[in-house]
Amino acid sequence: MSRVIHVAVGVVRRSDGKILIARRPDHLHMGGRWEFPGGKVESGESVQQALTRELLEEVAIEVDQLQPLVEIQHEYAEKTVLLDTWQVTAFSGEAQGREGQETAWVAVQELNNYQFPDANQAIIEAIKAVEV
Ligand SMILES: Nc1nc2c([nH]c(=O)n2[C@H]2C[C@H](O)[C@@H](COP(=O)(O)OP(=O)(O)OP(=O)(O)O)O2)c(=O)[nH]1
Ligand SMILES: [Mg+2]
Repeated sequence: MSRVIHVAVGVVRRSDGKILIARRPDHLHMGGRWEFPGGKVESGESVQQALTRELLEEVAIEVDQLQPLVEIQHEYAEKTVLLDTWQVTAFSGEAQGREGQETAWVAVQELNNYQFPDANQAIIEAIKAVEV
């Protein structure tokens, strides 16, 4: 029916095991909920390029190394997204919400205390399943 929106999503893991999350601005789709930073893949871009660009733009993280984690396709009432999710295994920079978003570093076991978009439950399961 409708086209699928390809979204590059980053699971940034710090050396202490905590993961970076950010709160989506209120005016956006799923506004107010927490997310793993990322955004839409633009035409002509690879998903890795998109993720590298989005993490720098949104949270000032410079990606050095990526590896694929999971792909989740989810139909919201408004749109269908493909969350192409990657682990950021090496990075530099201090995370900050460059678009005014709140950010937090959260232990894997505590991710369930935050409200994410519905599609993210499958990402959280994949994070828990990964050997660190
Ligand atoms: N980045 C991100 N998007 C998510 C997550 N979970 C989830 O359902 N989404 C959805 C919400 C949006 O519909 C879509 C991502 O779009 P976005 O708003 O981040 O895209 P973008 O950064 O390119 O934003 P814009 O330039 O279009 O404003 O994917 C998540 O964990 N991270
Ligand atoms: Mg985004």
